[in-house]
Amino acid sequence: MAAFSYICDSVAVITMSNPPVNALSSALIRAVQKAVEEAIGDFAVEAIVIRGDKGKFSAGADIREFNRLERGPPLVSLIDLIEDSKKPVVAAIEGVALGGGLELALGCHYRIAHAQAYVGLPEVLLGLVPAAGGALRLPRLIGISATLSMITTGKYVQAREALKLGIVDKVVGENTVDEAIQLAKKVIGQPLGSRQLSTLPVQCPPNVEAFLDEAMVKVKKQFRGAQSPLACVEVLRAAVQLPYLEGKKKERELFQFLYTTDQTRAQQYAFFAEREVAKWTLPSGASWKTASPQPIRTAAVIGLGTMGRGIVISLVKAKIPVIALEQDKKQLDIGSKAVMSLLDREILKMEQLGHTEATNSLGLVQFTLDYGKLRDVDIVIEAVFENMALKKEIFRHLSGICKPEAFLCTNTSGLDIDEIASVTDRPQMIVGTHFFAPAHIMKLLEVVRGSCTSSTSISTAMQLAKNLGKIGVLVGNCPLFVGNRLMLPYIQQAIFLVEEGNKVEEIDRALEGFGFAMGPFQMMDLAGLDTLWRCHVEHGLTRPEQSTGTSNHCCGSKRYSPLLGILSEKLRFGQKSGQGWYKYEKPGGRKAMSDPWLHNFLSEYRDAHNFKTQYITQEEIIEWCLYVIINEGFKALEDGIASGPEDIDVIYTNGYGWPKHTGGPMYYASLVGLPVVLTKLEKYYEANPDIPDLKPSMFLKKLVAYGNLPLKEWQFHLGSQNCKL
Ligand SMILES: CC/C=C\CC(=O)SCCNC(=O)CCNC(=O)[C@H](O)C(C)(C)COP(=O)(O)OP(=O)(O)OC[C@H]1O[C@@H](n2cnc3c(N)ncnc32)[C@H](O)[C@@H]1OP(=O)(O)O
Repeated sequence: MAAFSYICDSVAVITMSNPPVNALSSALIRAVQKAVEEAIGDFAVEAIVIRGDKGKFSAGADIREFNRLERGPPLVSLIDLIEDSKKPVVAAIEGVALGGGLELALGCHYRIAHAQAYVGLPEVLLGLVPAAGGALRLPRLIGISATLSMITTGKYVQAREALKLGIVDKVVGENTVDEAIQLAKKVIGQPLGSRQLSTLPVQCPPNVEAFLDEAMVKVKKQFRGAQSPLACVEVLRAAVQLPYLEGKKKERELFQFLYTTDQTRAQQYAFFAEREVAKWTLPSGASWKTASPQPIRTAAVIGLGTMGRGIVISLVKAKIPVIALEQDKKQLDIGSKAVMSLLDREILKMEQLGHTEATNSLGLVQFTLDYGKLRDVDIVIEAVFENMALKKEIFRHLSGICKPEAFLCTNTSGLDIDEIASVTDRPQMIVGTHFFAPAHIMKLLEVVRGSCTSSTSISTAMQLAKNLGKIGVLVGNCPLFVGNRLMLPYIQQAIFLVEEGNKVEEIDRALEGFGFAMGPFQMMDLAGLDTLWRCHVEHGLTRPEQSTGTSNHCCGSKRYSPLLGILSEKLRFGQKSGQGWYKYEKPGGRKAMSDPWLHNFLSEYRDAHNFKTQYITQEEIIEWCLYVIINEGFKALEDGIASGPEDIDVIYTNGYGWPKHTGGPMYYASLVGLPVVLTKLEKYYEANPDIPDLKPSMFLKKLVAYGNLPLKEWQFHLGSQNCKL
């Protein structure tokens, strides 16, 4: 780890080096500070360039140091030293300048970026605010509005957009450091006043206070329950209202407050969990190191429904040519039109970000009815609707057509991979690739391993996830896999609560208050009640003959609700039909409105079936609905279907809208305390022995018997004997 320098024509070049991303650890900050002081004091030096080693400027503060007690020299004083330098300092930004990395670059007098580089202040994604002057200098450079959008979302901005916004002075296609040296030489001796951002006035829109008030309301709604986006608005208010030095104090105060919260710890956990799950290992020891992913140069997608369309766009965005296949001309026409319109929108977005080559994507997709065209593709992703017989017919067919090296993937949301593999000539090359809708936007990909799936197939699917910009999480093959397996008890529990007299709107409000983007009933309306019902039928989770609602609400000894089926039969499919658990302004409408018809219907339904009314509080709604997810999570760990709690958390925070500021269901359980979760489940199960989802998992009981163990230690007690990956 070093910040070393060389002098090139009176310009000192300081290189920050801390592999792999030049995170600003205490040691690196100290080293850069020393190098800058030396350069400032050296008569032979007239200007300074700061760059990062190995093509990356810096990914910001070293997050691994956040939880350590010893704290190094503050980044703030290094940045102030740079800004106060009488010799011009130029940042040569390659790769990334994020968080403290961008703040350091903002302390420099000039910034040059490579075209492929991106910059951002993602502290909010770690539950923090920028606290090394970033939230004070950036609005002085690009204005309050653009800064607000960057710091409340933590979004990364590509170099060309950064140039448009005014964050960087120049974008170059190559030789970034040489260009920075040339610029540094050119500006030697020029006044630096206008380049010292902390001395400039903040660029405000008219009526800035009202603008910030409105921003606060919007942010509260958008990031339900998360503290750091609100603190970002507060820090901007300080930038507007206070002189720079006082603003700095406020920035520090807000940072220090957030630094001690559970939310920041949860978000840091989520950050590392996402990286951990990407390093998959099989019980055999196979991993990236031993199983090389095979190149995917061409792909095919079968089925152009909602999922298929999104998968095609994902592949095209990753520059992989795709053949999209449908079963008949009518479906092909509908599907191809939908894909092209989605693609047009994506291209427009990319062009706005300066990607002039984006239109070339149009040539990457080809539509066909002819299976013969799939002969030479490297991978096929089947995305037809959830029906085992249909999927088996397709895979049997593919087996006879595709080249022997082709991987055959199914986008099932929970059907048996082994059964699908059994009809093919290559069970070792069959993988479950469970995308989440909309597939070109959602980050999660569940990669499902069947009992015959080879490590090379896993490695290839996990690499594909990376290439598509997604997080691949490896899971075992069981009904509904991990994500939907945990979702099912959640949905059922929410419906049971409605049967007991609680309002759909109240349940949604409670879970949105917890931080979900939408509650379970709005989520069901979005997914389609008919789709969910079909999925229940396909997985043998229903008693269709009793879906008219005349049953006694039991399936064997288990409680069972026919409501999903009844509403589907009444053509209340959700958003798409304009009515479901809510009503909408029109079919396809998105604004959910309370529906008096539903309230009357439910009241008659409760009377007809003698449901006892049991109103519960918002806190209890959260417990009833979330503890069944957590309990099922422990059961999935016990069954060896998920490798560890991190995998479940990454699936939930990236695929199911679980709020990242609580870390995910398993992390949240550890935060609440396992003994508390167990006691509540025992109490609820005792009162409802016909709901087996409430019966505490053996693994949860085992962990509680050892005391309130931190999540990192759970794995040790799980052992590896059960692992089904
Ligand atoms: C006063 C406080 C001042 C400032 C506050 C801050 O700066 S907070 C930090 C803000 N920065 C970030 O949030 C950046 C987070 N990192 C990323 O977005 C990505 O890692 C990045 C840099 C875009 C690289 O992505 P890539 O997909 O190429 O690699 P990967 O994410 O797998 O990361 C590689 C390894 O680097 C580790 N790492 C990344 N960033 C940091 C960091 N800031 N501190 C410490 N370590 C970091 C990451 O964990 C990976 O490690 P590995 O052991 O290989 O899993």
